[in-house]
Amino acid sequence: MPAPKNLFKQALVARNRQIGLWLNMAEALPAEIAGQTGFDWLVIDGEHGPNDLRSILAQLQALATSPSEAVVRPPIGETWVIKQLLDIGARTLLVPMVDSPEQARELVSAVRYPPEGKRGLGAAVARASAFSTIADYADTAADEICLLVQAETRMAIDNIEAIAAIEGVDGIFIGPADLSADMGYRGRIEAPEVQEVIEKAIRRIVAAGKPAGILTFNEELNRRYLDLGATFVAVGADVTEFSTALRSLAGRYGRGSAEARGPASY
Ligand SMILES: O=C(O)C(=O)C[C@H](O)[C@@H](O)CO
Repeated sequence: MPAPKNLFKQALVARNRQIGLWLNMAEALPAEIAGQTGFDWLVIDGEHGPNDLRSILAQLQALATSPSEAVVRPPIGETWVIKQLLDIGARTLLVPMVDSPEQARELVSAVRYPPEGKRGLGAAVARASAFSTIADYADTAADEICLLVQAETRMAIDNIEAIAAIEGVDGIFIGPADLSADMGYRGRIEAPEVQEVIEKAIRRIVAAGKPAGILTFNEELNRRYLDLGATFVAVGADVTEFSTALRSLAGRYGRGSAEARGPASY
């Protein structure tokens, strides 16, 4: 029995638009709720959410029957971190701060078993193989692993074509918050200078033959990016939606701060 098909990866290959949501509550119950709301992909955020291996495992288990693809973002693209995440059953990874083709090549190696790569072999005892129920997991896993890398510095933007050319990189995600900060526009992703770089980057990723992705909390920008050819676009986060909804409800009864603030752009 082979590793289960990654329908999200197939959708990216087909350039079918995928709408996503960030999960930063680091709890199984909100993840399970989000998994029943219709998003195509859900990011279990190990970079900016208070997650650890066990909380990520709990959310993967909570999403096991959801039609949404669970995407795990490690805090950093280190081989040992990736090995542990893949073994607990993550199969779509969004790796932050990938600036060079060399880094991308190392990440491809980290998600593949030898001789193609250097992922440590522990499939026999791993949730990823359903604890050996998937007998040929080691031989079939790589085809169903989806490696997405984040371009979120000026250096990464300069290297887009070189990163896209690395076989095994399945998509390039632009991180507007970090990119704008690196450009000197911290907290101002809507600045024309930032938007010009983002729009050109989306076009370049698409022209290089790879799916482009992004996350903003701005619906107008997200629709613009989809029109430019972005394929995997995340449109919000559980924590900001929850916070905004509670502030709005309190405000309707004269409690809390009067203005109904939306989430910050970073
Ligand atoms: O740089 C970005 O933007 C991202 O990578 C997404 C952020 O990390 C996310 O937490 C929303 O601010």
